[in-house]
Formats: sequence, structure tokens, C-alpha cells
Amino acid sequence: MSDASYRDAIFSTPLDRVARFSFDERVVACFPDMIRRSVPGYGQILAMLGPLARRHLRHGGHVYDLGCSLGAAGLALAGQLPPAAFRYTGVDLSPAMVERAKETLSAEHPEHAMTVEEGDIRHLDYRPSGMILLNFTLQFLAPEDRDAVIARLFEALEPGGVLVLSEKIKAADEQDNAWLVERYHDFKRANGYSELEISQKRTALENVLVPDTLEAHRARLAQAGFDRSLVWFQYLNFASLIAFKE
Ligand SMILES: C[S@@+](CC[C@H](N)C(=O)[O-])C[C@H]1O[C@@H](n2cnc3c(N)ncnc32)[C@H](O)[C@@H]1O
Ligand SMILES: O=C(O)C(=O)C[C@]1(C(=O)O)C=C[C@@H](O)C=C1
Repeated sequence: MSDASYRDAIFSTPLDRVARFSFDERVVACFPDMIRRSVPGYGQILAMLGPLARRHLRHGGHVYDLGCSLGAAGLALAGQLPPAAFRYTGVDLSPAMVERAKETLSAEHPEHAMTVEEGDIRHLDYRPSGMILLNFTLQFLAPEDRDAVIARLFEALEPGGVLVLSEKIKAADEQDNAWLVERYHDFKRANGYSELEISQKRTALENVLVPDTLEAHRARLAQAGFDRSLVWFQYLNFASLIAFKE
């Protein structure tokens, strides 16, 4: 199968200097395994995209998947909806991700209208869309860039459109946050990651993945113009929101 991947062992040996995390060739090669073992609820979130599209996307509408990585959301939609139901554009900044995503989508779903392009979601010339997915992508943008991107997505959405925003989050209360982070590390241990892997990955993600609180996300969505938003999924410090443009 074209999405077969290696087991993630990137942080398994001691590194003299832990480099900033980046979506390079090594990460691409093990990404399906990494994200499945590192993001609580990842599979459940993907499994709801088809049902959400059935409810909120008009037949044949356009879907953006921003920071699409290997196109997992596109694969999930194509597995659940017929080809005429939607058109899909995946966008990612990492050339290695884009190359693999293109291969996978065309090999597995040649009958679906799905394209993947290399681009920076901060500077994209957005076309009108009925559904926009940001599945664990906004967290990688510099905090000061986030408001403008969400505002542009609101503009790009057609009336009746929805934004699905999945993110690693932090709790406003320090004690609650510490508990969630510790249980998240337990989740990683249960999925086979060692103490060394957990701590080196944590270092690599410092100042690269900067989580917001759910309150900050909802305030940003409201500020951008979204009429309503709600958290439809949460598993430890990972959550998914849906925001509606009336
Ligand atoms: C955690 S991954 C997303 C996972 C993916 N959405 C999924 O469901 O499997 C984050 C992705 O965002 C991409 N990314 C980060 N900053 C970006 C930007 N400014 N523009 C486009 N893509 C970006 C990264 O290259 C990476 O592939
Ligand atoms: O491993 C972590 O600590 C994570 O936060 C998981 C996470 C993410 O949330 O995007 C971080 C980087 C990889 O893209 C895959 C998963």
C-alpha cells in the first residue's frame, strides 16, 4: 500500500543537539505511524470528516485541507463519499509531504477530483470553499500569524460553510494543564514511545508547536466573523472545533 510507512524512531537515540522539529524526508517516511501514535483521537477525527461533509457541504462542493501532510483527510473523505460529492485541494508547505500525498491520492482514489499543491497557507490566494480543514496545522504557525489566517479562511468560506479546526491545546489553568500533559505522556508511553523519545520530541517541538487554549481559539473564530463555534471532540490535550459561517 502506498501509505505504508516506517515505525517512528526519530528520537529514539540520544542526540547531542535536538534540532527544531521539521516536516522533512525522515518525518515523511514515518509520518502515518508518528501521527497515529502521537495524536490522541486522530483516527476518530478523520472518521467524522465524511459525516460532517455529508451534513455541511453541498453536493460537489470544494474542500480545502490546509497543511494536508500525506492527504489523510482526503483519503478519509474519498473512502466515505462518492466522487461527485466533493472536490478536494490539499495544501502543504513541505515538498516531501506534497510529493507523497499526490502519489497516494492518485493511486488510491483516481476517480476522485483531488489535487495537492505546495504552498504556504499564510499567503494563499484562496478560492471560495464550502469546507475548510485545518487538522493539526494552525499550531505550527507563529502565534502572531494565526488571526490573519483564520480571518482569510472566514472570507474564503461560502455562506453555510464550515471550518474544522483540530489542535493540540493547552488548559488555561496551570494545574489542569500539567495533568493533561502528564497523561498525554502516558498515552505516548502506552503507544510504545520511550522516555528519551518523549523528552527529545518535546524539546524539538519547543517554540515550533505552540498550543493555544480553547478559549483563545473560540475568541479568534468569533473575531474573524464566525457566527458559532463548538468543540465537538476532545481527547486529553487534543481537540477539534467546528465553526459555522451562516
Ligand atoms: C501535523 S501535520 C498535519 C497533519 C494532517 N493535516 C493530517 O491530518 O494528517 C502539520 C502540517 O502542516 C504543514 N504546515 C506547517 N506550516 C504550514 C504553512 N505555513 N503552510 C502550509 N502547510 C504548513 C506541515 O508541513 C505539516 O505537513
Ligand atoms: O508528539 C507530540 O508531542 C505532538 O504534539 C504530536 C504532533 C502534533 O500534534 O502535530 C507533533 C508533530 C507531528 O506532526 C505529529 C504529531
